[in-house]
Amino acid sequence: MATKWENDPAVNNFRDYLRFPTVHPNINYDACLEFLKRQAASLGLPARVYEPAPRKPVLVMSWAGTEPTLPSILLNSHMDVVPVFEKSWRHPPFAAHMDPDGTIYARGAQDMKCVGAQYVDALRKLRARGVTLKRTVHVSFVSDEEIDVPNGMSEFVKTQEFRNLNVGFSLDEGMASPTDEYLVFYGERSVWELNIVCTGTSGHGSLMLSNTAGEKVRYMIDKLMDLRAQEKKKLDEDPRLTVGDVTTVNLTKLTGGIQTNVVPENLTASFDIRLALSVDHQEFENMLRQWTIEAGEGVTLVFEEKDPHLESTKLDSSNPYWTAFKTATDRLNMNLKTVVFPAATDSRFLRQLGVPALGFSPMNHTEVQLHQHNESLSAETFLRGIDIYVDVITALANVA
Ligand SMILES: N[C@@H](Cc1ccccc1)C(=O)O
Ligand SMILES: CCCCCC(=O)O
Ligand SMILES: [Zn+2]
Ligand SMILES: [Zn+2]
Repeated sequence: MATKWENDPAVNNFRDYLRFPTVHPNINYDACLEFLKRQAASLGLPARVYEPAPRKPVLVMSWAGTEPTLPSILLNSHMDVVPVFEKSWRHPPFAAHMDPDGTIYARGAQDMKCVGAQYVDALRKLRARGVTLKRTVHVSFVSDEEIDVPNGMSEFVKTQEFRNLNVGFSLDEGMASPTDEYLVFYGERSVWELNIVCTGTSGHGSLMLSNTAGEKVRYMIDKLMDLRAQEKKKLDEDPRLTVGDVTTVNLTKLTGGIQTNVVPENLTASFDIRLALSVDHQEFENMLRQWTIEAGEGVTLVFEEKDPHLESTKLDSSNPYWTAFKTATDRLNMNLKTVVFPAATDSRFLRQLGVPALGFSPMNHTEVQLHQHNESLSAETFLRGIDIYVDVITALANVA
């Protein structure tokens, strides 16, 4: 039975976008990029595809402003989505099935193909009205956000092509909210993806050898997990705190060893550490290094990612983009909740350059389902989000 959204062009664009299986691992973005080029063409906008690193494409659609020398507005989203456990889905995760009540089921429905599609159809509405905007608006679609750096954005921000965009402010993903409030992320914790490599004496598993990798990795794991317990205690004991306010440590990989009766020459424990904004990075690193000395010789820290301390985006009158954003959402009677985001998004690469960035996905009264089975979004919420972006983008692009 057709729903009232069955023939809505914006909903159909969204569902078409969801059907491209840009799912890890080993994503081929080609067909998705062709779709986005067609979207740009339908807006009458130029689209350029950059490849800041092999197989890490970035597509940028650009709408020149009337004052093109002003710093531009970047509307970013990632094209990639996390893997699925197909058997646990009530509809195929890349079919973009829509229920009679308008619920659209697909991987990426919330994280974050909705946002990329909403940007496009917000611009479509603005251009159809003959609107002109002061500042140039770039709509970027990046790759591999969901996997460890290097990813599309981390490499793109290093290029001259990115610098040529002259970005003054950026919007990227936020998260759904089950309440009436819309979440707005103004900061993120620093990502430290850490491998602790412990080397030691190798030999027969029946002996009591000294200086083994096992004793050292145990020491390091104990120290990191004791730290985790302290931070968890802080969180559990203070109801005002959210997980984004403390430092989280998770043991995520244990690797090494070749055979159960052979004492290995190395063992590695990998940790996903997210440093709270209040942490002094030098002191934290000194503490880690002190622990490696206490654990014994041959213990090294190998960072897959080690973000610097990130300046949060100012939420006061010193930031005219925030004033514009808040004025637009106030006018729409939107109830905002500003938070430090517990996870990481590509906004971190803009903030590292000193570019103010907000994480915002216009989904309230929506259960948080990112990375979960049966990820979904209602057509009504999707369409409402387009109208929110129409006002927000206008306000941002007309900041004097
Ligand atoms: N969104 C991802 C980004 C990321 C991927 C891989 C490593 C670190 C960060 C996260 O917060 O986890
Ligand atoms: C909504 C943001 C989630 C964290 C970044 C990601 O998983 O893409
Ligand atoms: Zn994600
Ligand atoms: Zn995401």
